[in-house]
Amino acid sequence: MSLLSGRNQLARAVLNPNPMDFCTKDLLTTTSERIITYLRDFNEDQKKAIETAYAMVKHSPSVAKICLIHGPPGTGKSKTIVGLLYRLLTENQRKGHSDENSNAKIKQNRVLVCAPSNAAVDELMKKIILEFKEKCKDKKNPLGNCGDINLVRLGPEKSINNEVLKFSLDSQVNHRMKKDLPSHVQEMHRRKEFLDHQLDELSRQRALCRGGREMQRQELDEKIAKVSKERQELASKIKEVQGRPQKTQSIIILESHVICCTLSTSGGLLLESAFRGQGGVPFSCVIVDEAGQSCEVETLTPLIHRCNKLILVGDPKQLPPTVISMKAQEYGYDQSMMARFYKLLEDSVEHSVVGRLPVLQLTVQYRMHPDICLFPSSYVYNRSLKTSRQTETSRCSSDWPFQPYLVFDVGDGSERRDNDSYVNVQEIKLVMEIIKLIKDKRRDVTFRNIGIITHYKAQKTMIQKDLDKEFDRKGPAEVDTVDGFQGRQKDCVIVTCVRANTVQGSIGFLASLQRLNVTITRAKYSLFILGHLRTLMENQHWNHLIQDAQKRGAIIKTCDRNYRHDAAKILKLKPVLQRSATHPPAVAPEASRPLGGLPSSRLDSELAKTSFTSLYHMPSDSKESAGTITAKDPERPLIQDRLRDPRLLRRLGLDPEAKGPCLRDPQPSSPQHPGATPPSGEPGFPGSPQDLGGAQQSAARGAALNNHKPQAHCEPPAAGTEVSASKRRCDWEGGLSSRRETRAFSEGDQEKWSPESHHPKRNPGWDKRGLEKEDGSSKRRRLL
Ligand SMILES: Nc1ncnc2c1ncn2[C@@H]1O[C@H](COP(=O)(O)OP(=O)(O)OP(=O)(O)O)[C@@H](O)[C@H]1O
Repeated sequence: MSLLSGRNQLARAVLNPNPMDFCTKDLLTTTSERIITYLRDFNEDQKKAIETAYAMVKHSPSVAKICLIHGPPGTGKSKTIVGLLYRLLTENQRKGHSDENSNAKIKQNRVLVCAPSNAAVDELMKKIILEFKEKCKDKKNPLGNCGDINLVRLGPEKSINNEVLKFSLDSQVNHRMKKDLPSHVQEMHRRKEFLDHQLDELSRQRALCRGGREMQRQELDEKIAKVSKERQELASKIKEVQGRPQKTQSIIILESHVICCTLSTSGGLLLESAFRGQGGVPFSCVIVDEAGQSCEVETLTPLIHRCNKLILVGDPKQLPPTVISMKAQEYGYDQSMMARFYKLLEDSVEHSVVGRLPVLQLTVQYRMHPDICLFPSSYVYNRSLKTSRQTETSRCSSDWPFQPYLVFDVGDGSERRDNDSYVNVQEIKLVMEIIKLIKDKRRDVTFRNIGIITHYKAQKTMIQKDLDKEFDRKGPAEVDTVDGFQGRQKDCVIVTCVRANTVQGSIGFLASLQRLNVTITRAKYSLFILGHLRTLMENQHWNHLIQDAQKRGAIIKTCDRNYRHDAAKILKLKPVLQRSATHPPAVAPEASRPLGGLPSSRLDSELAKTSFTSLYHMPSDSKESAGTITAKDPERPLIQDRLRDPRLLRRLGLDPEAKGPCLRDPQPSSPQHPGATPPSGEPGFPGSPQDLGGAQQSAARGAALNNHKPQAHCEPPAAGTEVSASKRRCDWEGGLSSRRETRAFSEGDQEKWSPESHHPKRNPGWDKRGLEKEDGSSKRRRLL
C-alpha cells in the first residue's frame, strides 16, 4: 500500500472506498454496427457489463475507477472478459488507423489480465485464443500471434498448460532469438541440438549395458564425457554471440496487446523492467478474473504498474481465498478485495447512500438444469439467477435418463474419525449403488461426466479405493473435495456430506454457505446429495436446503437394506401429459399417450412445427432476443426428445408463461418435479412394481411411502436468517400429515404436468391406492 500511494490513484479508493469509485450501468457508449453484430452472441447483462467496462476504460483515462462484474456459476464471466478484450482491442482496426506507434511496435492499448492461479489464467487464455483466432480478419495473414493481436503468457513454463504453452514468454523468446540470428549462430544451435540427441542416445546405451562388459561401459563413459564437453563449450559460445534474452523479453512484452499471468507474477521484475523508461501508464486496464478467490494483497499486486482502472470479475458467494493460518483468518485475510467492496456497496444501498448497487450483475446461467439452479438462485442469489432458455431446453429434454435433483437421507449413516478426517461408510455404499446404476444405464459415462464431491479426505480416499476395485481402476467418476471442483462442471454430481453425529452444530467444513454454494452448482444435468439430514439440519443453510427439497418432494429416506432399491429412484419417470382444464388440449390426446410412449411420427412433425416456433422464435419485444441466447448448442436434442419433456409440452399451449419472457423465473415451476418422492397414494418409482411381486410389492410400496416425511411448507428465507433449532426439529420430525395440504401452488399449476396430477383426488384415472384403474391401455402405464 505504501508503494501504491505514491503511484496509483486507486490507492485511496482501495483504502477508503466510496460508491462513486465504482462504475455504474449508466456508462454506456454509442456502438458501431460491427460491435452490435459482435455483441449478438452475448446476453443483455453481458453486453451491459462489456459496454460499461469499456466506457470506464475509454472515458476520462485519468480518473481512477473500479468496475465490479459479479457472475454466479456458469453465467459467462470468462465470455464477458473475452468480449471486453475484443471490444477494447479492435476498435481502431475498424477505423483503418492504429493508435499504436507502428515503428516501435509498442502498444498503447494494452491490457493486463490476471487470476490468482495458473490454472485459472490458462483456462481464460484458452477462451481468449479461440475468440481472437476465430475473429481474425485474414486468417492466412494475421496481424499478431493470436489472430490480429499479440498475446503473451508470463510465468515459469512448468506451471503453464500445454495448450497455451506456445504463448509463454520463454517459448516466444526462444523462437524469436533463433529466428533473428545470423546463419552461423543458427548453425551452432543446430549442432547443439544434434549433440543433445547424441547425449540422450549414449546415456540410454550406458543404462542398458549396466550389467555388461567393463570395456564397453568405459568406452561409453568416455564418449559421453567428450560429447558433454563439446556441448557445454558450444552453449557458452552461443550465449556470448547472441546476447542475453532480457532484451528480447522486453520487446515481446512491449509488443503485446494482452499480457496474462498470475497476480503474483504481475509484481515481478519482468514487467517492471520492460516498462522502465517507457513513460506513461503501461496498461489501459487491469482485469482480475476469479477475483472472489484472491486475497487482498494478491489483488493489489498488478496495481503497482500505476494503472488506475481495475476490473474485478468473480463471485464472492463462491469459495473465498484459501488461507491456512487461523490467525490470518481472524484478521480477515481470507476476505477478497471484491468481497469487501461488495459488502460495503450493499451496506451503502441498505443505508440509502446510493440508490442501487454499482455492480454489474450477470444473471443468466448456462450450466445447470433449472431444478438444480432453483435453490441456489433463491437462497444464495436472492432469486436473481435465471436459466437461459436454451440451457433449460437442452437440460430438460436430453436423453439423460436420470432425475435432476434428489436429496438422500442416509438415516443409518454415521461418521467415523479417520486421523484428521472423517468417513461415513453407509454413504459410500449408496454412492457405489448410484454409480453402478448410472454406469449400467449409460455405458458411455466416464470420469469426465461424473463428479463425486466430499469435504473429507478420508472419505475421498475410501471412495476412490472402492471405485478402483469395482471398475478395475477405470472408475466412471472423479472424486475430489469441493475446492477441487471450483470453476468446474460435470454432467452429474454426487455429494456425500459424511457428517452424521449426535453432537449439535458439529458439521465442520459443511457449515460455510460459500462451500455449500459451490458444491450444489457444479452439476449440469443431475445433482444427488447424500447426507444424514438430522445432523445437517443443525446448520441454518443446510436446514433451508433440506426444507426446500422437502417442499419439492425431492427427499428420499433410505437405509442400508434399501440402498440398491432407492438408488433406482434416480431414474427419470416417463411423464404422462394430463389434459388441462384451463388450457386447450393443443397436443392431446395423442401426447397424453401411455407413459414413455413416443408420439406418432405424424404428430411429431406437426408438433415439431409448433414447438419450433414457440421454442425458438422469441417475441420481438423480448429482452433476450433470439440472437442473444440461441443456436450454437451442440447439446440441443432431437425434436422428438424435446417433445417428450413435460416442460416443453407445457409450453406448447398448456403453459400460459410460454408466451412470456424467454427466461424462466427461478420460481419453482413444478413444486414437485418428476423426480420427487411421491406423496402417499401416488405411484412409486420406476422399477419397483416390476421388481417386486404380490405381497412383497405392497409391502415395498408401503415402505417407500413411509419414507416420505412430509413437512410444513416454508419459503426459504434469505441466507443468514436464523431458524430456531427446536422449530426446525419440530418441522422435521412432526411434519404435517399430508404434503399436499401444505402445498403453496395454485390450481392452475396442478393442471400442468407433475406427479401431482396423477393423484386420485385430482385424476379420476387413478384409484385410491394411487394405482391407475385398469382401463384398457392403462395396464402398460401402471407397469411403467
Ligand atoms: N451469452 C451466452 N450465450 C450462450 N452461451 C453462453 C453465453 N454466455 C456463456 N455461455 C456459455 O456458458 C458456459 C459458461 O461460460 P463461462 O465459462 O464464460 O462462465 P463462467 O461464469 O466463467 O463459469 P464459472 O462459473 O465456471 O466460472 C460456457 O459454455 C459458455 O459458452
